[in-house]
Amino acid sequence: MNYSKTPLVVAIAGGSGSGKTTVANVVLQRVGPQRISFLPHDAYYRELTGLPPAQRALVNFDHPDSLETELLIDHIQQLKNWQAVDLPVYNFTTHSRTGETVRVEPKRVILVEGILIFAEPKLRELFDIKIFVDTDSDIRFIRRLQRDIAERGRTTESVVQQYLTTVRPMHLEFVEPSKRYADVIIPEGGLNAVALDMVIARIESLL
Ligand SMILES: Nc1ncnc2c1ncn2[C@@H]1O[C@H](COP(=O)(O)OP(=O)(O)O)[C@@H](O)[C@H]1O
Ligand SMILES: Nc1ccn([C@@H]2O[C@H](COP(=O)(O)O)[C@@H](O)[C@H]2O)c(=O)n1
Repeated sequence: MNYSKTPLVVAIAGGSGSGKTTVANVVLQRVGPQRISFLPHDAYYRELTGLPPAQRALVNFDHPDSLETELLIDHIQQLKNWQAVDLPVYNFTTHSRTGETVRVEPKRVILVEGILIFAEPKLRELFDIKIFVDTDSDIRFIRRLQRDIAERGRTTESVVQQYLTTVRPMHLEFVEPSKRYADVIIPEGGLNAVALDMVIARIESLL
């Protein structure tokens, strides 16, 4: 490892269900997981220890205050200084951290992903390459409905209710306006071979 160079920070933002994780996985596979420290912003959702389980589901998880972004900023700075960090493990079914952590070792590339990562100036200024995955809201909603029922322990009613009360309004207030900060906007996310080739080529040229 060449410790004299500062790691490159690549950030992938976009609405819920836009394909951010899919794009992140393509970058991981093509650049190589051995060269990437991956930090999903989702892992930094705050603990809701004071709230009974039924009320946790009603929290606005799409507002910037719901995430411990200051910890993510600390972790990016530690990785940039070639120090390992302990990533919290989050459980979307119980809306809480499991208490476990996963050790993330410093690598040449730090890959950060999340809906709100371009909405916070202090976070934004740490990024060298900013990618926004842009997908129509009807497609994103259908994907989210399927995923949240299959993987996050939700019902159709709860997904629809959450989408109308918090996901959609916060997307319009915070996520969509943050698109202006992107260096690259990728329509159709993980299946956009041309855009992904260009992003990978740029990362390789900077490494
Ligand atoms: N371009 C695409 N075409 C079809 N399905 C896709 C595409 N990109 C992502 N998906 C699917 O949509 C769902 C949400 O994608 P994901 O990458 O997890 O989105 P995000 O991380 O932005 O919430 C997943 O089931 C994924 O397989
Ligand atoms: N306890 C939680 C925490 C977050 N969410 C939702 O996750 C979405 C972000 O994740 P994506 O993978 O879809 O980008 C966000 O829109 C939150 O509403 C949740 O439902 N429950």
